[in-house]
This record gives sequence, C-alpha cells and structure tokens, in this order.
Amino acid sequence: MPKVLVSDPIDQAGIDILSQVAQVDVNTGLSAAELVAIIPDYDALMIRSGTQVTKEIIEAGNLLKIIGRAGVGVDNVDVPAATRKGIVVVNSPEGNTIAAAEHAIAMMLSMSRHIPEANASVKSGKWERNRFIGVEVYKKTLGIVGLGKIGSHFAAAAKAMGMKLLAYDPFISAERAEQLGCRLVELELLMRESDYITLHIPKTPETLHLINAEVLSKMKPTARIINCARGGIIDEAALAEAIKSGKIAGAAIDVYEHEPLEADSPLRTVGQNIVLTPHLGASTAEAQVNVAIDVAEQIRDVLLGLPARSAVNIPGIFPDSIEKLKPYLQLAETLGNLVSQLAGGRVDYLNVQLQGELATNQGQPVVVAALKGLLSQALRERVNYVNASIEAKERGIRVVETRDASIRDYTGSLHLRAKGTLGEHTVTGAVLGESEIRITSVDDFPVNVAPTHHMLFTLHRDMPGIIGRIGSQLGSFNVNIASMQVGRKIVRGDAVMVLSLDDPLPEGILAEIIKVPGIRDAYTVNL
Ligand SMILES: NC(=O)c1ccc[n+]([C@@H]2O[C@H](COP(=O)([O-])OP(=O)(O)OC[C@H]3O[C@@H](n4cnc5c(N)ncnc54)[C@H](O)[C@@H]3O)[C@@H](O)[C@H]2O)c1
Ligand SMILES: O=C(O)CC[C@@H](O)C(=O)O
Repeated sequence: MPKVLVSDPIDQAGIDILSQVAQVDVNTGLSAAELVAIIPDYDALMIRSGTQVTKEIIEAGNLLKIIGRAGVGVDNVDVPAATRKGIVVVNSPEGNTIAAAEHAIAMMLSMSRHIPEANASVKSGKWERNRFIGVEVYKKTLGIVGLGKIGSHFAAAAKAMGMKLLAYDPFISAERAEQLGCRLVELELLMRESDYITLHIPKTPETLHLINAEVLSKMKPTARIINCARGGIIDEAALAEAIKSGKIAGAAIDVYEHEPLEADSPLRTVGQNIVLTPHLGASTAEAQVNVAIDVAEQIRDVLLGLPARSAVNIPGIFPDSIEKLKPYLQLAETLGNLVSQLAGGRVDYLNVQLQGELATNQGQPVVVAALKGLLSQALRERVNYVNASIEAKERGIRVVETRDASIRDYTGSLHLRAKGTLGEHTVTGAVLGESEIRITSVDDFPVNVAPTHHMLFTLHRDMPGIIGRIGSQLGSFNVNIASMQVGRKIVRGDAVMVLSLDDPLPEGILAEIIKVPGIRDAYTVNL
C-alpha cells in the first residue's frame, strides 16, 4: 500500500479519502531535518502553508510521486525541484477563495472601526466610546491589486457596500475589469487615488517587495492597506515606518515574510493602526473541508495512476477531456518511443502533428506524452509527464507542434517526425474503436499494425523472395514471428516490412539481416 505523509493539520475529510488507497501518517510540526529523514518512505506528501518543501526534502523523496498543497499558494514548495524530479505538485485553486476574500473584507472593516482595540478595551473593563471613532468604507475608493478569484470576490462585495473600485492587474483585460465594476489602472495611480488598497496577487520574483517604501509613499495619509495574499509582497520594515510616521493611516496584515512572525518584527510595535492576524485567510471550517477534499482526491487519483485535475507543473487536462484523450496519450507515448528508436536514440528535432479530430483537441498533453515516449529509451522510468518537457529542453530537442484537421484517414491520428543520429524518420498512428492503438505508417509507407513489445522494421526493395529470406534468417536464430506486414507505395519499389516478434532479437542478427540482398536498412525496436 502506498504511504502518504500529512505534515500540516488537514481536515479529516481529506484523511478519509486518502485512507481508501494509502497508509496515512499525520505527523505535523516536523523540522526540515526530520522531514528529510522520513520522506524517503513516502509516496505522497500533503501540506498546508506550514511546511516548507525545500529542494533537500524533494531530493530525499525518492518514492515521492505527488505533493499536494491544501490551498492556493505553492510558494512554500520548490516547484522547479519537484518538476525536475518528476513529482506532480497539485493545489486547490478555488477551495478557499471565499474564505480568503471574506477575511480581507473583515480586515478592512475591523481596521476602519478599531474592532480589535475596542474589543480588548471592553474586555479589560473599560468603556471608551470616544477613543474608537472609525471611518466608513461607503463611497471610498478601493484599489484591488490582482483581480483574480479572490480579488474579484472582494470587488463584488465592495461594490455592494458602495465603494468605487480601481484595479491593477497586468494580466486581465479592461473589459473583464469593467464587468467586475472596476476601472483598470496602473499601480501608481491606484496607490495615489485609493482610500483602501487590498493585495490579491501571488508571491513571485516580480511581486517580491512590489509594495516598497517608494510605492507606499504614493499613498494618501488617510489611506489603509490590506495584505491577505502573501508575506514579502509588502516590505514590512517600510510599512511599519510608513504607519509610525503617519505617512499612511493603517494596515491589516494576515501574511508575513517569515511565518510565524518574528518576536522582534517591526510590525509588532506599530500600535493600534495595524491589525495583525496569524495567516487565517483560509481558516474557515468550509474552506478547510473544501481544500482537504480537493487535494486528497487528486493525491488518491495520482496514486491510482490517474491524472490530477489541478497540477501546477504538468499540462492541465480539462476533466471532461481526460477520458477522450487517454488513448491518444498512450498512442503519443508509443509513437514517441518508436520514432526515437528509428531515428537512433539521440533526437534533436521532433514535429508532432495532430490530425483530424485530434487537431481540435488540447495539444499540449499529447506533445508531452510524445516527448515522454521519445525520452523513455534514455531515461527509462526517470521521465514522466512532469519532467518530459524540461528534459527535452535541456537535451536541446527542438519541439514543434502542428495541426491538420483536414487529414481524415482516421477519426484522429498523430504523425511524428524526428531527426536523430540515424537521420529523419516518421511514424503515424491512430486509435481504433475505444482504445486500440495502431501504427498506420512508417516513413510514410502505409501499414496497419498493433505495436508489440519486440519489433523489427526493415526498408527494402519490394521483390520476390525477400520476405522468405528474412523469415529464414530469424528462424535460424530461433526467433518466432508473431505477425508480419509489408507497406509499399508502388509495386516493386521501396517498401517497409514490420514484424512483431515473440522474442527480442539476439545480438548480431541485425548485421546479418542488413546483408540480405535488397534490404536497405533494418531497425530493432522494443516498445
Ligand atoms: N491568506 C490566506 O490564507 C490566503 C488564502 C488563499 C489565497 N491566498 C493568496 O491569495 C493570492 C491570490 O489568490 P487567487 O486565488 O485570487 O489567485 P488568482 O490566480 O485567481 O489571482 C491572482 C491574480 O493576480 C494577478 N497577478 C499576477 N501577478 C501580478 C502582478 N505582478 N501584478 C498584479 N497582478 C498580478 C493575476 O493576473 C491574477 O489575476 C495568492 O497569493 C494566494 O496564495 C492567501
Ligand atoms: O494553509 C493555509 O491555511 C493557508 C492557505 C493559503 O495561504 C493559500 O494560499 O491557500
């Protein structure tokens, strides 16, 4: 039974799903060294934001197939290191959207009405009504940085509260922003004009310290900023200084550059104009159930050999296309493996042409499958859907995807052309019925053969006696032929012969076959 390590607190609903297919060990609060020590035993790792999945942990995870992040942000996972090792990283892109948006709204309102201090004051026995005069958000301008899922939900709620909306998001259109009631503007204008600024962007090298001293200096002295996205997007020292010196009115922060927040963080000494929560954006009962189920289901599926629906480091396949595409992924892998052997293993160019109905489908997963097949001779089980593209890129393989929907020999077919040490070779294949894979051409000679484990391909002159001679040669080496087919374009011209063999070809026989008069080339293939 596979083993799953759950290293952060996860809702029981997720554990129940994982337990259907795996031994689940819940072991939270581990140090990095402890994780490195135990990870070699595990097939899957499930985390929230508490575990930093470093390169060292990934390198040590020799059985790891999947890392599941029960949440959105995967900035606590070294995704490039996981990709290189062929480990799928999945998240739950929507499970906590509402929770995070509602937390940001709560932060905006509690900051505006001094709720944390007022609560502490009453609980300490005081009744200080004049000390806590707040401000309204009605008719104020809200600047949303990042108009994705959480930013959009905040926008809808803020609009209903009568706020005017600005948004900065270089990756969405002005039309989309307009649909959400926002005016799309540059960051500088948003910082200058907003009374409230809320951040809903991922932490990336581009967004690290996006909100620094200079950007904060553009804000109005009455303006307030909310960060429920990721620590590090705001420069914390600059923020503390801006509030203390009265350059801005306040801030509400849920996420920090270092979590837990250090005891001596300047944010802790800002006083009453800052509201701090300990990364609670996703902490609702509903969101924790959503993300636990979402990610546990994906871990279960991957452990069962099925695709994950929200993988961040493999080409996504829309769930409704998975069933339809599966036989084509198998076909692409088989053809990739075949063409790499015909082209001599070291391939430097691959053209993947999607034909017929397949041309109207998602192409990227099929191309990745072809690359996986292409590299499987060299890398064996080290190559998979996660790292095939990187491995191909690092080997300098130029990959071109083309489409031709007008080719209708089969409902959908796939044509691969590869250039390698043995020159240029092409193969075409199709899926018959539900899932039967056929090789339908080799070097543009039409054939119709099912791929088998051991195969022999020859290029020869179509002339009497040649098939018999190959048969006798194989017989003399005690190799049994399971099936044989010849593909030719014209009678007595060039032809290819495809033989399926019951046994692998013994050493040396290929050299004998090539000596047969009329044989131009011969290739052994193991699929
Ligand atoms: N506090 C929490 O507990 C909590 C919970 C959930 C999500 N989050 C964080 O909230 C953030 C947003 O989540 P989401 O689900 O809305 O993501 P999303 O992918 O739906 O939206 C992110 C938006 O940011 C935009 N963006 C990316 N780079 C940008 C840049 N440099 N400048 C401006 N916009 C940029 C994108 O175009 C996208 O529209 C993530 O960082 C996530 O980790 C925090
Ligand atoms: O794990 C958590 O509670 C936080 C999750 C949140 O930061 C996210 O990115 O989804």
